[in-house]
Amino acid sequence: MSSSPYQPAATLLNQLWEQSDQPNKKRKSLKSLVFDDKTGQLKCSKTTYAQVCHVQKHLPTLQAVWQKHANKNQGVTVQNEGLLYVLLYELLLGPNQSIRGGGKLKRQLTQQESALRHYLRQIQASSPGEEMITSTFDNDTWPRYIRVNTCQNTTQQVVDVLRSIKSDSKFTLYLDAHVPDLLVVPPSATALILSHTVGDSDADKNKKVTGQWNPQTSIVLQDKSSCFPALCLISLLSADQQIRSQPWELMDACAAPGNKTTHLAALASHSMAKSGTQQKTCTIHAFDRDKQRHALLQRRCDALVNGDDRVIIQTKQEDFLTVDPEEYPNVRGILLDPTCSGSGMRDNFQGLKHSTEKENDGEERLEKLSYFQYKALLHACSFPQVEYIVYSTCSVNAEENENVVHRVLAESPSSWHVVPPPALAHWKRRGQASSKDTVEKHMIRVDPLEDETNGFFVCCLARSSSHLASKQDASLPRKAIQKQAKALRLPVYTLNTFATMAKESKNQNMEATKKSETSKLVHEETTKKSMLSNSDTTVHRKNNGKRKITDDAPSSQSSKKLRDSKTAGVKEGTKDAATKESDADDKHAKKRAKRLEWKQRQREAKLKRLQVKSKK
Ligand SMILES: C[S@@+](CC[C@H](N)C(=O)[O-])C[C@H]1O[C@@H](n2cnc3c(N)ncnc32)[C@H](O)[C@@H]1O
Repeated sequence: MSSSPYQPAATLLNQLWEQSDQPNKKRKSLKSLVFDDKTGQLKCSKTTYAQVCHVQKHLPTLQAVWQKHANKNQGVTVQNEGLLYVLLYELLLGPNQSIRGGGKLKRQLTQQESALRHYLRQIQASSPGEEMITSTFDNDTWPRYIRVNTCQNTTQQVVDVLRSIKSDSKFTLYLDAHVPDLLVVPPSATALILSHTVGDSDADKNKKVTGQWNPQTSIVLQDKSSCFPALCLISLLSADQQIRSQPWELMDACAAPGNKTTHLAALASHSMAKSGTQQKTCTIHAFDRDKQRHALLQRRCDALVNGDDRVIIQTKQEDFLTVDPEEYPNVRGILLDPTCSGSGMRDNFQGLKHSTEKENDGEERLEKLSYFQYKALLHACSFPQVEYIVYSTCSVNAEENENVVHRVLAESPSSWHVVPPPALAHWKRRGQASSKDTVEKHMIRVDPLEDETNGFFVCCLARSSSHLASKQDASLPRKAIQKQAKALRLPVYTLNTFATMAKESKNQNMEATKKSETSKLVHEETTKKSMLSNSDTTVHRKNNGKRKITDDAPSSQSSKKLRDSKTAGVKEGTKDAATKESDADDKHAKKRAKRLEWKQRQREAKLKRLQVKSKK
């Protein structure tokens, strides 16, 4: 067993990767490997977790570097792949660009450091203007979204904590342009935030940070589009004058693991608080038919919402299709986020785009899924007092989205309508339709390639559309976000900010590398030039003031020897430089060698001419 300080991270990575060799086993995510299921606490050290996250993030680049190295060094094998990539990361990309501790692998890598760095530069230069190769498409520059759990703390308190982490590690913090209380950070910041405890950062030590910060309950790492359904449902209920003033009873039909249930709770609680009525509460019935997922839902609701007495969540392990609507006569709003193909999720989306096999395989599954979705939506429409239903999927297939809604509208006994969600009046991308003036203009679509969040679909249905203005004012939700941003002193995130920042910093790095390489070259040449001219010829100024040039190696034989050795020296020197750069075919080094040889010949020719002249 290796005693490397990087071994815990290596073991975790090996565990994670070994799962791909066991396709029949249920795969565990990194989070489920490092966080305790029950307590939600980190099972390894923060440093180990951060190391694993960094390696995962840069894995494709590190793999490309190692591949190049392996191609040059046939037969090089490494047993402990996890350790290899942790050490490679630390050496080439880590904050100190060095490996701590000892060990055989460390020695091997540090001996090859210049060659490995050369491969890294080649890989980075092969995609100018683009981020380094990343594990998913543009994954490296996609923003990460942090939803403040307003049941436990205010957004200001969380922003204060994140600011204190930020002042140590210099990442930028934004407010999302569409979802209130949703913060946006660069991808590199999430591991840092999740592992932060108050008192960790220098800023914490100097300034008292308010609030009960606990990364497991103060925030939820929830993708932006997945925040849309709860936001839409609450905005519809709040905009309805009849419902607004009453206690709310809501339902989350397919709730586990509970991201949308807990978001619904946070928004409902906020709305209750705003209404000013002390007695007003919100009850949420949350169902999931899967036993394990239901247990997780229960745990998360306990951890995230308990303590907020404006909301009560009642979870049940039950099949929503068998829930009797008559048993829930007071439910006014339903959030339905059923199982779907997940084709909008960034990884799946990329996979589907490149695999016709998967598409064919998926046809039958898609049919089954859309039938279940249709059944579930139709069932939701049958609850007697329900006024609003928000239907959502993280799929980009019309079969699971617009088509399901149309099928239900055609068969639903009451007069259900598609209505626009007030909270997303400023969201541009709408449902897919053949003509502009159809109900699809009220449906929300999210494009995973364009919107920097997972592909998604949301459709809001209302039993009666009479009290809803068909044309909504997009400036209202926009103004609300601007107001919150101003109060928190945060900029509002605009699309592609991180991608642009990454491009700029990469271009700057490339520029700096180019400059330093050019100055290194100039320095090498100047040194060689002066060495050569010092040993070849000496220029004397005699007392009589006449300029006389003498050869310090007069015999033609020894002169030839010297010349040979000098040429060899030049070649040797050039070869040294090339080895320094790498063992690879370094074009620049070859050019430089040729140039130096040519200069050497010119110098010798000149010397001969001068000797002849001086003899005369
Ligand atoms: C897309 S996930 C829901 C994600 C959840 N809304 C969230 O934001 O965390 C779909 C869930 O529906 C559950 N489910 C599937 N069929 C169901 C049914 N007939 N009744 C209740 N739950 C069901 C699955 O177990 C799964 O947990």
